[in-house]
This record gives sequence, C-alpha cells and structure tokens, in this order.
Amino acid sequence: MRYEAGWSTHDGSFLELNLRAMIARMPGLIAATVRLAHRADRRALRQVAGAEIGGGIAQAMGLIAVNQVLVHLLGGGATVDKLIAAVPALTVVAVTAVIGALLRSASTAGTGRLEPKVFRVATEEYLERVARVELSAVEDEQFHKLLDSAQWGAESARRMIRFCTSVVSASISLAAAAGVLTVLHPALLPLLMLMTLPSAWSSLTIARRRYVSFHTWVQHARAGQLLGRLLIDAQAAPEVRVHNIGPFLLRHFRMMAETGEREQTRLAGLAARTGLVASGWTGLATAATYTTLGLLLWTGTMDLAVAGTAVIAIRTGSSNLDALVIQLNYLYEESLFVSDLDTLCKEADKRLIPETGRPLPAQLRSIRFEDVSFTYPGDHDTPALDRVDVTIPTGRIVALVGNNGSGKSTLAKLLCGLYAPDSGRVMWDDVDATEADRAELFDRIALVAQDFYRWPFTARINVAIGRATAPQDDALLDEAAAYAGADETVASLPRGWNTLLARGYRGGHQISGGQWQRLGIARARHRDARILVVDEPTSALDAEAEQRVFDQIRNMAADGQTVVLITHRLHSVRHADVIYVLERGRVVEEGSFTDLMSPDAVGTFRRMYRVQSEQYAYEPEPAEQ
Ligand SMILES: Nc1ncnc2c1ncn2[C@@H]1O[C@H](COP(=O)(O)OP(=O)(O)OP(=O)(O)O)[C@@H](O)[C@H]1O
Repeated sequence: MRYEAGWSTHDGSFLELNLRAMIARMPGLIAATVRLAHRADRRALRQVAGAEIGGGIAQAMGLIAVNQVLVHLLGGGATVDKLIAAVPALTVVAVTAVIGALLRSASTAGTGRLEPKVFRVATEEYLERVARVELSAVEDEQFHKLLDSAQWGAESARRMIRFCTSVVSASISLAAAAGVLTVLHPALLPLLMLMTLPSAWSSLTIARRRYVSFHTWVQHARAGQLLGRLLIDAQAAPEVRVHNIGPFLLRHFRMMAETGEREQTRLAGLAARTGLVASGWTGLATAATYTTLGLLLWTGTMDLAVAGTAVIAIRTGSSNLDALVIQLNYLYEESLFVSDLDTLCKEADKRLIPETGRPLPAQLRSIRFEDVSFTYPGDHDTPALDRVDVTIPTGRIVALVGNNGSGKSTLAKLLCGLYAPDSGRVMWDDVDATEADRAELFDRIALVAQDFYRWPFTARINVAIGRATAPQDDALLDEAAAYAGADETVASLPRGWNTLLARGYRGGHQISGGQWQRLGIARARHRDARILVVDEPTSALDAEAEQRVFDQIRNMAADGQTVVLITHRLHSVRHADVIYVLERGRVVEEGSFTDLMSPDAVGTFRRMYRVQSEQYAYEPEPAEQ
C-alpha cells in the first residue's frame, strides 16, 4: 500500500527540508506554536517564557563568573589570597546555578501544563471542522489520506511546545557562550560553528527521510493496524472463531508489519551511515579547534586563564549548539506534521457545508428530482442515478423499490442534502437544494438509514440524539419508544433507559439487531421532522413488529408528515401514494400499487411482486390416502 510522494507536494514541505529553508521557516513555526499555546493557556505560556529567558541570563552570568574565578585562581600571589579574591565570583556561580535550577523546574511545570492543552486545542480545531465537511469529502480517499497524516499533527503540536522551549533555552545559552568566546578570541566562534555543522546536516537528512517515508507508508500502517484491531473486534469475534479467520488475519498482519519493519531497517541503515560520516567531520573540526587553541597558547597570544575559560565555553557552547540543532530538527520535523494539520484544516474549510443559503418554503408543496444524475467519485462510468425524475408531494407516502444497487439509497441521500447532483436539480418547490440553507434542510428530515448508527452510549442517548441539541424530556422519549415498539426493549434492559449499549465497557449491554432497529426508528420519531426517510426500516424486525411499523408510517402520513419509504418488502408499499421502481439508476416505472399491478403496466414491479408473493404461498401437503 505504498503511496507516491505526490500527494505530499500539497505543501511541498519535505522538499524544502534543507538548512536554509529550515532557518527561514523557523520564526513562523515558533510564532504559530506560541499562538497555539497562547490560546491554550496564557499563564502557563508566560511562566515558561519567563523561566527560559531568566535561565539563559543566569547561565550567561554564571559563565562570566567562572571566567572571573579562573582569572583569580590562575593569577599571581598566595593561594589563600587568590581563593579569598575568588569568593565573590564563586558566590555568583553558586547563586546563578541555584536560580537556573529553580527556573528550569518552573519551566518544566509550565510546559507540562501547556502540552496537553495544546494537544486538545489542536485536536478540537480539526475535529470541529471535519464534522462539518460534506459527506463526499469524508468518502474521498485523498482527503482521508490527509486525515490519516494530519491526526499526528495534534500530537506533534503538543511535542512542539517542549522542543520550542528547548530551542529557546539552547539559543539563549548558546548566545551566552558565543558572547564569551568572541570576547576571548574572535577565531573561536567560527570554529565552534564548524564543529556543529556536520551533526546539523546529519539530523536534517535523517529527518527528511523519516518524513518522506511516513507519507509514503501512512495508509499501509493504518491498514496493518486495522488488521490487528479486527482480531480483537467484538463484532468480528464470532466469525473469527467459527470460520477460523484468526490465522488468516494474523498472517496478513505479519506480512504488512514486516514490510513496515523492512522500511524501518532501511531507514536505520541509512541513518547509521549518515551519522558515521557526520561524526568523522565533527572529529576533524574538533581537532582543528583545539589545535588552534593550542597554537594561541604556544604563541602567547592567549594566557592560561583565558584558555581555561575558552575550553569551558567551547564545551558548553558545542553542547548547546548540538542541543540546539537537535531540538531545531525535532521542532522542524514535528512542524511538518503540524503543517499537515494546517493543510487538513484548509482543505476542510474548502469542503465545509455552507452555513447560509436560501430559506426553504414554509409551506412546502413538493420536492422534485428533475433529470438528476449522480456518479460517486471514482465510479467514472457507472452513474448511481441516471436522469431521474421523481416527485415527493408533501404529506404523502412515496415508496422507492428496486433491486440491490439500483440507486434507492443514493436517491435518499440526495434528498437529505448529503450529496449534490452532478446534473439536474432537486427542487424544494422553487428553491434548488444546492442553494438552500442546508441546516434548515437537515432540520426538516429524519433519517433511518439502512446502516443507521449504533451509538455506543446509553439507550436514552441513542434515542435522544435524534434531537441532540434539545433538552431531554423523558415523556417524549417514552412516546417515541412506544411508537417504535422499543418500549419493551427499554423496560427489559437492566438499567432501563440508562443502560449502556456498548459491550466491552463496564455495565455495557448487548441488544439484538431487531431491538437496535426499534431504537433507530424511535430516534427518527423523536426527531419529529416533517419528512421521514426510512431505508429498509424493518429488515431485522419480526413479522408483528414490521406490520406495526408500517401501520404507524401510514398514520404519520395521515397526520401530514411526508414519508419516503425504501423497502424490498413489496406488500408493505400497497398503501404508498406513489411507487417509483428503479433499475440501474433509472426510474423504469411509477404509479400507485394498483397502477403498477395492472396488466397495462410495464411489468417490472408486477414481476418482482409475483416472485415475492410466490415465496409466501402456502399449499398444504395433500392428505395421505
Ligand atoms: N458511498 C458510495 N461510494 C461509491 N459507490 C457507492 C456508494 N454507495 C453506493 N454506491 C454504488 O452506487 C450504486 C447504487 O447504490 P445504492 O446504495 O443507492 O443502491 P440501493 O438501491 O439502495 O441498493 P440496496 O437495495 O442493496 O440497498 C451501487 O452500484 C453502489 O455500488
């Protein structure tokens, strides 16, 4: 499941993974992290910033004081006098060390507080958007790939806080050491930089490879995890056992994991080689630095006290510079994932369901599909709906029937405003659904989809979620449950309405498919919308419950509610005002039950009805003579 890196060029970021680009982008990245942290917790941010800046100043002062101590100790005079003279500087060294330690712990506490908050803010930012994008975006493979990689972004944003703190701290310490070195001798600073360049190059190269590899293999990793999860999934568990699917899944899990391992091994080998080359160059640069120092001493250009401070400053400076490069590199690597998150937010913004639109008619007369065609993205040749004309009059029952894959559910989804037609229009009287206020449109529809969602919450929430924003009213919930025949189910649950319907959690309970379906119908009833779209509402119901649901659907239409009924139970569409028969995305027949059953009709419905009714025909065995 390798990906071409092409998609990653959406931001082209990894291609810019070189030192110049990194330095150019760094202020922007730090500013973005600071903004995120500011939104998450201002006080903690101030605490971290104050502690880091204070810590850097303390370190610089400490280094200057060390220089003073060495000057006193290596100067002329009696040892006791030299020690007494060094006491004030020694005190400064001790005090700055204590202050530094206190500030470091303040920074650690602040960072610890900030990190989880930044993670939450970043996560909410994309979740909030993704929940509002068009359904077509959620089903789009490219968008999904972006979702996969961007999900790491929130975790990266969290880690960036720590790396940002380390970068600021290492930069201040480095500035202190560099300042001291420049004062000691101007040649020392460039030499220090030279010592660090190879490790900077090596970390960047390794980071670049890791990022490219991540993007190439991201969906492969997800698919591997999916296989692993299937083995422990409660729903798959019966088949896994009875059909002995465990070894099959495990074998494929191993195969996918091994591909991942090979990639990791390849990266590790390359990293080891790059690291070795870098270490060689660092060794040469270090030798050059200390040779220069030796020469300066030998020629008398530098005295011993200064050389001692220089060695300390070089050691501090090079470890600061190493830390800075490593932290900058981590920061940069994480920022690439944060930029994926940013890209996801931008892409999601482009695909958001519009928040405004034309108001729908208050007294709607009908919804009309006018010459509507629709093809799912990727299915270029086979339209799911092909030039369909359908009229749904208000307060009537409209039935959609047809073979599997004939386009019934797709038509229902277009009606619900989940997809827009490729051509043709869905008109709510004189308002085109694509221009309509979508929130208002959704508000008018209650949907019992074929694959309605089994929320892993309590029975109460499973029904109340039909009107998620309204306050919960037990009387209304009871009424909806009674309507759908779910009242007995609820009464039989160990904790009634408050029973958790999620196996695998404490107190979780499992109900049957039919009982779920009753709850799904109760949910749609509780929504109390003007148009009810029911897609195979009774597939899991027993015969009596099924009859009851269809009777109630009839009553609803009598009360003025519009019902769009999709079903394979053809006897249940007898009472529909109009029946549309679909075949391969086209309407091939329409009319009332009587019209379609008449000998003059096209005959598709009649044929389907006859096949079904023959299955129910009961002829008693002839009595034995
Ligand atoms: N989300 C989707 N993405 C891509 N193709 C889809 C999607 N949903 C349905 N299709 C395709 O569109 C066609 C019509 O499917 P649809 O679900 O509308 O049929 P249906 O009449 O409701 O079938 P059934 O009676 O089996 O529920 C089918 O060929 C199906 O493969």
